[in-house]
Amino acid sequence: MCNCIPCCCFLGNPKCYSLHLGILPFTVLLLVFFGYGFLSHRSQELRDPGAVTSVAVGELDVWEVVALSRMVYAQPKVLTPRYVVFLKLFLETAEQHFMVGHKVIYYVFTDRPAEVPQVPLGAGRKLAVLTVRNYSRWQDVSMHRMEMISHFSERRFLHEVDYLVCADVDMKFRDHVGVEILSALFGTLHPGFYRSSREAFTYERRPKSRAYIPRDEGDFYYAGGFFGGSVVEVYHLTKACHQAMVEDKANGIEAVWHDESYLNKYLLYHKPTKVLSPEYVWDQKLLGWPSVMRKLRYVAVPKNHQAIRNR
Ligand SMILES: CC(=O)N[C@H]1[C@@H](OP(=O)(O)OP(=O)(O)OC[C@H]2O[C@@H](n3ccc(=O)[nH]c3=O)[C@H](O)[C@@H]2O)O[C@H](CO)[C@H](O)[C@@H]1O
Ligand SMILES: [Mn+2]
Repeated sequence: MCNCIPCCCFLGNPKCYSLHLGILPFTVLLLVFFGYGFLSHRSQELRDPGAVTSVAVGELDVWEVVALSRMVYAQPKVLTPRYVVFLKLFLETAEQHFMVGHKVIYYVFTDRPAEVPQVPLGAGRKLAVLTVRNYSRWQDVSMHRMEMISHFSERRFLHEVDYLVCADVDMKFRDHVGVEILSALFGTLHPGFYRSSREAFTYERRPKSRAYIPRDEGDFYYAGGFFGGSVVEVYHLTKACHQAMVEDKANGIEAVWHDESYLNKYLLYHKPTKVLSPEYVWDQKLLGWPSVMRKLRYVAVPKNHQAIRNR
């Protein structure tokens, strides 16, 4: 599998107004819903690897759905989703809504640099393509974003920008996302769980995993697809998450929601200084537009799995 493009937005602080956005190899998954309705859908969209396009999920409880999801994952991956197709819209809409008026660098992580589209950028904004290796499993692509971000933070981002905003690439901006999100360390409420009790959060529940969170702990369920903060804070976060993944792998376990599970574990014990509402990670196709949401700012782009895979 190749052709990944998770995005990270790396943003400069209000002082120097430089902002950056990067994209990792492969994207992160992002789906959001309520109760098991959300999970059911999530299991369908799940990891579009391969030939599976939909799975009928009836009246199952959360854990049954998770189990089903794993069965879906286990099916042969015949085709390869090519997340680079999401990049153009991501960049175009970021130019319209993301940190407008500020300096921004879009860091795009990809194994296919030649396919990065030419998108006109405003004054003070630029794109940097960072070529990275690919992984055959989509889960590895998503998870290794943590490693890539920590790696480049240490060698490059720390010297170039003040803030990093890390984002999935299969999304678009549809309303204002500006400096109001900036803080030393911020996370975003996952749209599928912002009204759920902590017991219902899909944290990793197996004690053997480094992402384990007991049922009587937890503040929020954070989305894997939009987090950030100062470069040094994001460096610590991504490095810790990557190390936890490496340890889990050595112990033969992988957290249930991959990088998102490790992110949630980290943010439980390293409290974010700002928590964004689900306006900053939404999926209108799945969740509609509840009146409590004033604006939908950063939203999922419906995936045509078949088209992506056959490209
Ligand atoms: C919005 C949101 O909270 N999304 C999270 C959710 O994923 P999603 O279901 O949104 O997963 P996804 O398919 O978007 O994959 C995650 C990201 O990895 C990259 N990618 C992935 C596969 C691939 O073949 N090529 C590629 O480039 C790409 O940037 C993509 O956006 O759960 C994932 C872990 O399970 C990650 O935590 C995602 O951040
Ligand atoms: Mn996604």
